[in-house]
Amino acid sequence: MATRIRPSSKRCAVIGGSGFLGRYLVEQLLDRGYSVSVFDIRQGYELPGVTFHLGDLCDKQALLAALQGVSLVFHCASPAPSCDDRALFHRVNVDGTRNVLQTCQEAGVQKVILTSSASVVYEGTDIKDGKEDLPYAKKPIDYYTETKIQQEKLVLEACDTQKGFLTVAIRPHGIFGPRDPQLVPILVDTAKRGKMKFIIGDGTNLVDFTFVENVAHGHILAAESLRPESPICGKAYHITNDEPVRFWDFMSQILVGLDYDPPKYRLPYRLVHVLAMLLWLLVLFLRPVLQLRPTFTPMRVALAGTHHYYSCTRAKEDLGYRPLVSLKDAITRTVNSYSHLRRVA
Ligand SMILES: NC(=O)C1=CN([C@@H]2O[C@H](COP(=O)(O)OP(=O)(O)OC[C@H]3O[C@@H](n4cnc5c(N)ncnc54)[C@H](OP(=O)(O)O)[C@@H]3O)[C@@H](O)[C@H]2O)C=CC1
Ligand SMILES: CC(C)CCC[C@@H](C)[C@H]1CC[C@H]2C3=C(CC[C@]12C)[C@@]1(C)CCC(=O)C[C@@H]1CC3
Repeated sequence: MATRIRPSSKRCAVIGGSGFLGRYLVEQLLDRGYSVSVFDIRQGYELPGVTFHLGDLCDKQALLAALQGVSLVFHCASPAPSCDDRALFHRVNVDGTRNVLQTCQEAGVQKVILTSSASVVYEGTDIKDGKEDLPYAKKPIDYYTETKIQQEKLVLEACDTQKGFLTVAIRPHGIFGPRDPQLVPILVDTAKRGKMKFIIGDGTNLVDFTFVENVAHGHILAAESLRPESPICGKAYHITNDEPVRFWDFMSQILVGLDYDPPKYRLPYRLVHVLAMLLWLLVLFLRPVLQLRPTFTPMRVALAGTHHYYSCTRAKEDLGYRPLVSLKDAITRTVNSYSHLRRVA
């Protein structure tokens, strides 16, 4: 019979710890004196004090081995939102998360912190100062969001204070910062191809973009506040920069910071959305013979042309959360870190 190592409160595991957010989480946890195991399908970096366990989170035996002696688990693994593979999203985000929960219980883990997403309530229409009690989206904008909803429900429903198995979900929005493989690289690539000339809509829609260090900080506060008697058990928390910004101002600041021209011509939101839908139908129709990846997907157009910002009052009150880095400083640090993507004259 296998012996179980007794969990220690300062020993934690980060599932998805090789990724963008995961690595910041690992770095902050080390700074706070935790010993950290990373479980991921790839090893993204090397860091003294971090043990890597490579495997798929759907694989129970691989995960069980990585969770020995661990009392606290952060689950921030997911296929990339842009991958558009329904079966993969379902396998990893839904079935895989069910496996994570069962394996954590078997391994004696006491706390699970899920990285969910504020998008679980977003249906492609305006959300202004959205609170956590908004209903889940009935028509999620993509497979990614559909499975993030199911994932969050599984994790929050698994919370059982009687059994000492405690869960909480963090819902960040629009994470950005140095080393992000998504937002800035996609933006710069779009600009290089001459496609960042247009503002979709009237340019006044407000959106949350959240600096990655603030998101990691929110996760750690949640982990440290999670106790059987605490009000946070089984709840979801928005973590944002608490400074909603005009979507197109944010994009322009990044572009100008990297010496690209900001978008200046306006296009009506409805028109662009309909065109993006038609293009998407064409992509689906041609998929058996041709793999096309349009830049302006209906999902991106909706995110670029509607308000979507969220209240983080609950996190402030229950977790004592305050953003560590202001939006202004976050943008400066991000732009400076992408000097390799700067426009060459
Ligand atoms: N980025 C954003 O703006 C937002 C992100 N989120 C959530 O934050 C979390 C982290 O996102 P982010 O850091 O941007 O994503 P990343 O893709 O950078 O990190 C996710 C990590 O998980 C790994 N992974 C994927 N599938 C598996 C699997 N089956 N088993 C083990 N590891 C796996 C990935 O490997 P590989 O790279 O090889 O796929 C990657 O290393 C996600 O849950 C995402 O849904 C929420 C709101 C906004
Ligand atoms: C081509 C341009 C119109 C837009 C380029 C920037 C976009 C790549 C990003 C703007 C908002 C971002 C965002 C996400 C991914 C990157 C953007 C679409 C998420 C979908 C990532 C996963 C989430 O959970 C929600 C995010 C919302 C905002």
